[in-house]
Amino acid sequence: MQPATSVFVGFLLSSSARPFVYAGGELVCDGVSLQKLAKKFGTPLYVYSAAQMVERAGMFAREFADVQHTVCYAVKANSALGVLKLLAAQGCGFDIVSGGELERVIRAAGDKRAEVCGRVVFSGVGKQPAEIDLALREGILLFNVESEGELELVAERAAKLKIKARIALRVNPDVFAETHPYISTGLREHKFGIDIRLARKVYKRAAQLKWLEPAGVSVHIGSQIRSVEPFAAALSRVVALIKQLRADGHDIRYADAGGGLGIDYGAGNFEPAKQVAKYAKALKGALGTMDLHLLLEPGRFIVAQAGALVSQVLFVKKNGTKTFVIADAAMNDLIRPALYQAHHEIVPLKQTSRKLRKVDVVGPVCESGDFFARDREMAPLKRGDGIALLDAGAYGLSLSSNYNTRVRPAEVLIERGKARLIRRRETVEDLFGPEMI
Ligand SMILES: Cc1ncc(COP(=O)(O)O)c(C=O)c1O
Ligand SMILES: N[C@@H](CCCC[NH3+])C(=O)O
Repeated sequence: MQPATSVFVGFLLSSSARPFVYAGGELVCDGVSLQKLAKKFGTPLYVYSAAQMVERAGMFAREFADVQHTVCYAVKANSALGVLKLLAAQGCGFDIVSGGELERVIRAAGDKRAEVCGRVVFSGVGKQPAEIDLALREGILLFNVESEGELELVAERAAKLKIKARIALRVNPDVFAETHPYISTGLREHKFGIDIRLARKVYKRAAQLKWLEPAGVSVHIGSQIRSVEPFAAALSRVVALIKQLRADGHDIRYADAGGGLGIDYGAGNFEPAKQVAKYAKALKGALGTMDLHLLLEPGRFIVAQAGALVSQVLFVKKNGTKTFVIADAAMNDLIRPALYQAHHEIVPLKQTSRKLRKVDVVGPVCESGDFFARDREMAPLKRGDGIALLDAGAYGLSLSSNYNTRVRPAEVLIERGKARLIRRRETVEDLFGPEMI
């Protein structure tokens, strides 16, 4: 068996996809020791590389530079204000799915509120009047309308406020894309979007509603999709529909291709820049010569690999033939393994050359589903050792909970070699805030 050192170093350094590498035997993020951060801020702790997020957003900007486009980062992937602020400064717009997410964008935008909100698209199947009103008042770019009922509601709110609503219908293209069934959205059996075969009829209705301005068509087929062909297939259907809609007299200027581009959570040699180049080529092929403003809604691809969840080993115990490493992080902090059986690489904060052993890495929550890894070969760990769960920058804290009345971790952003606390650890007092006896 290869010594652990070369396994870990080999894997971390062979992949240019992660900002976490060993230097002088310690795991660092952009030059900052994770062990030191763990000491200073406590664990569990989310650590993000600002440089990598900026680099990833830049890949989209570069590859789509020859077409009119806006990158509307999907806020749900990582909604930390510090992250939104960083991406707003890169010129990103935002894809939101709730009034709460819009409030976050507003806070992050500061004095650029009008400009940034003008780059917001609002997706989601269950928009409510107050959320629609807020979005209308902030002058967002597009409502991605997901049902006929919602179309009528947006028209009603727009008429009431006397603010015109630019809309796109989110169509369901009935395109299959290989991913976990919970995060696949582009088939007719899913709750998302309006059947593409009914779209012309719904646009006709939209055009009759005085306070609506049908301006785009949107699509989103799912998340963590590794091959680019399904994105091209879906966008081709959207483009074909736009041709028909234009012939019907609608002034459609925006094609929203959604998000969903996947990353490699494994130890493979993943080249993100090449992947975005492939994706751009496929989407531009589908657009053809159409004069359209392309909207993109990447979430995970921009933030996932920039983040790690740092944790500390509380105990190592044996039950029968199994060895359990009990970490201080749990499924409430990072639910992806429990919810989607998702794989996250786990590495020690201190490099070691000790022999690998098979263990389960679990958290303290009272559910057998509270695991991060099962039967994983890892260098031996003991109480007090630090570990990092990699690729945790997307759908980590944003999908966390207070289950078992556990407080959520702090978040730290590394910028130009300096660590900045962008969210403090919750206290139990924070959790009692809304509760009444
Ligand atoms: C409408 C919409 N846009 C964008 C995204 C972002 O997806 P991802 O993080 O996979 O890029 C999602 C989530 O799947 C979504 O539902
Ligand atoms: N939460 C999912 C992605 C969901 C995308 C939501 N539109 C994940 O962690 O992979």
